[in-house]
Amino acid sequence: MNLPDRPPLPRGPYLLCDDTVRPELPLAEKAARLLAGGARVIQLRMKHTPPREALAAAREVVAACHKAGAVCLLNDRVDLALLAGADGVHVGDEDLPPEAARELLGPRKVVGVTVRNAAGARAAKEAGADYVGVGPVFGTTTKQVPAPVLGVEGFAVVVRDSPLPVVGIGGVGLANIGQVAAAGAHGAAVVSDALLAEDIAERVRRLLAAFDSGVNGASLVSAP
Ligand SMILES: Cc1ncc(COP(=O)(O)OP(=O)(O)O)c(N)n1
Ligand SMILES: Cc1nc(C(=O)O)sc1CCOP(=O)(O)O
Ligand SMILES: [Mg+2]
Repeated sequence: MNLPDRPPLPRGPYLLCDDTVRPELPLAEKAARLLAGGARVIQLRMKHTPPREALAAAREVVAACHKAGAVCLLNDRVDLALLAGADGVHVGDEDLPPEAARELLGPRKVVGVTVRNAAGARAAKEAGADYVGVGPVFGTTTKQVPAPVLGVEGFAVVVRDSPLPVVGIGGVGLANIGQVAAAGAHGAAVVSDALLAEDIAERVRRLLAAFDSGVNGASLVSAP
C-alpha cells in the first residue's frame, strides 16, 4: 500500500466521522471520541454541513487526527482537503473523477475511489487511486446505495481480484468486521455501528480488536 510519495493507509477499521449520523453531536466531538478509541483512519463525511462550517470542521478534525497520529481523509471535498491539510480524499461516481483529485492533490496525498467490482478497481488504479472502497458488503440503512449487496463471499472475490487495497463498506460492525478482515480486506469502513454506540470510544476499541482477530481467519476465497 505504501506507494512512493504517499502516506500509508493503516490497515484495519476505517471510521467515518459523518454528519448524517447523530447530527446533534458536533463533528469535532465525534472525531475526538473515535480517536479516543484508537481510530487510525478517519474519513470526514459532510453531506449537510454548510461550506464555512465544513471548512472549520475539516481544519479541526484534521488537526485532531494528526495530533493523535491518525490519517484523515475528506469525503468528496478536494477543496476542503487542500485547505485543511488532510491526508487525502475519497471520491465516488457523484464526485470529481479520481484523475482530477490526483491532479489537484499531487502524489503525496491519498486518493480513494468507490467501486463495485474488480473491473472498477482496475480502472481506479489506472486513474491513480491508492485504494478502493467496495460495497455494500452487507445491508445498510445509512445510505441509499445504488448497487446490490455483495455479501462477504462476493466481497472476498473482489478483494482477491483487486489490484489495489480494498476497504469494505456497508453494514460493517462488531458482529461482522472479522469476516471482512478474513476476506483479506485492507480496511473496514464503519459509520453507524460506531457513531450510534453509547460509548463510541469503547466500540472503536472493540472494532480494532475484532478486525485483528479476523485477520488470522481462514481466507474465504481460494486463489484464482
Ligand atoms: C471507504 C469508503 N468507501 C465508499 C464510500 C462511498 O463514497 P461515495 O460513493 O462517494 O458516496 P458518499 O460517501 O459520497 O455518499 C465512502 N464514503 N468511503
Ligand atoms: C457511505 C456509504 N457508502 C456505501 C457504499 O456502498 O458505497 S455504504 C455507506 C454507508 C455505510 O454506513 P454503515 O457503516 O452505517 O452501514
Ligand atoms: Mg462521494
